[in-house]
Amino acid sequence: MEDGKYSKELNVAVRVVHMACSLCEKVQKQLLSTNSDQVKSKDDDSLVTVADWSVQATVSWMLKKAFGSQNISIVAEEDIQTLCKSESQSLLAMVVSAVNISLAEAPRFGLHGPEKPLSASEILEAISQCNSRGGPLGQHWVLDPVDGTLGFVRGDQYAVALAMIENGEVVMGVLGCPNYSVKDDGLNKYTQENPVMSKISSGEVGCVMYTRKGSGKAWMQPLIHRDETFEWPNSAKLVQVSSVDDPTLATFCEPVEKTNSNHSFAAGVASTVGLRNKPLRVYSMVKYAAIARGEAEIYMRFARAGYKEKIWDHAAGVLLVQEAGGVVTDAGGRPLDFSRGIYLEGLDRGIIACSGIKLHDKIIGAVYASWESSNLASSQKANNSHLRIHPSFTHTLKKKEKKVCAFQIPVTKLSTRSFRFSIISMIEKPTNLKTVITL
Ligand SMILES: Nc1ncnc2c1ncn2[C@@H]1O[C@H](COP(=O)(O)OS(=O)(=O)O)[C@@H](OP(=O)(O)O)[C@H]1O
Ligand SMILES: [Mg+2]
Repeated sequence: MEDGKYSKELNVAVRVVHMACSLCEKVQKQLLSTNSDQVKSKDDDSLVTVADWSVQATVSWMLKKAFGSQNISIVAEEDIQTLCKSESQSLLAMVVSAVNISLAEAPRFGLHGPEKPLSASEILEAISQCNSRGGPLGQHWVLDPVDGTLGFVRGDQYAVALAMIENGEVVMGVLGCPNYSVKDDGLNKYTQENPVMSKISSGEVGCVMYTRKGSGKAWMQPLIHRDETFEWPNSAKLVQVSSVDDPTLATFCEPVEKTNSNHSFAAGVASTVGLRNKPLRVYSMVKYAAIARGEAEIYMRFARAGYKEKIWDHAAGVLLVQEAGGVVTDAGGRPLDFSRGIYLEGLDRGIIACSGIKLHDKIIGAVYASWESSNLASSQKANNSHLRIHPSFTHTLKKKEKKVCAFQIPVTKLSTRSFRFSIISMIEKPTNLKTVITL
């Protein structure tokens, strides 16, 4: 894994994510034991903690140290707005302390930290330097310092996610999962009765997973603890997606919060496909990790209408699943587009990650079959006035009639309701080609 393109970047990124996980573990422990003032609401009411800013500052500083501050572009979730408010002085002091403790540990991870502790303004600068907007050209690091902040503050699953996008494609992904044990069945705390993972007992070792595009390999290392020193390859093991393709045996994951994904729509899709197991509700990108490690087969995510998924919430996890043998697309069956700035622009309805193509086809088919009758469809129509055509139908069109390659028909072009329904039924039974063409 160390040979070839991006080998230095990957090596540094893995070590930096290990450092960040160590930082997070300390902050989470403190947070849970003292209930201190380490959590804040951002202006959009989402949560942010000392760990989010501290990890962002640490990763930013370490990447700039390793690769030079001139040509490095980092897209990351946090800014310094809340941290700079006059009432945030004690918060800033906590961040400064956490960052300097973490940077002082760099040699334990085989990296070089600063010669002396960083000042508050240097730390604020490191955070705010991660203000790139990404885009279709060049290399961009993409960081979610603490993904699943809710899981983090609840003592549950969370992830540190670092990826690299080059010319619009994710080429490298590193995912630290401090509460996801390297042991097989690392999510075994879940039960059918209690789908949300209970607090992880101390002493369990989390993992860092990593991959490089085109390698066909995804790796997992245990976190190191206390005074241990990180030695590459740090007991790295290959991981692979599950070989289960029978829906009755498959397990699907989804976000814990209904506000982040429509549970009832996913339940409808699950039932159409014949999934029997209850959903595994897991905070953060650990859901992608579970698919890549073969501990679940399907991840479905259907955000509410109008919500735009951010690249840092998916880049590292998507590549891990793909390189471990799985398939990830939007709910229309198309690849996710990481080339258009901080959002996954053009995302069709949701995100589907599967261990294999058979399950993926079934899920996508069930999404199409269930969509028009769901609440999600009516609420999203206001935002996206396009009828969608099932990919297999598009394929049929292309094969039988080379001149026709329409993927979507604008609703505005359809004069009556009956027209709409006639197209939908064609989508499900793509046999009568002529009728569609003459529409
Ligand atoms: N409305 C809405 N819909 C969909 N997604 C949203 C929404 N609001 C926020 N977010 C983003 O979701 C990230 C957390 O996703 P999870 O899969 O961890 O969700 S959950 O906590 O398990 O419910 C979360 O990431 P973090 O902020 O890093 O925790 C957000 O980026
Ligand atoms: Mg996130």
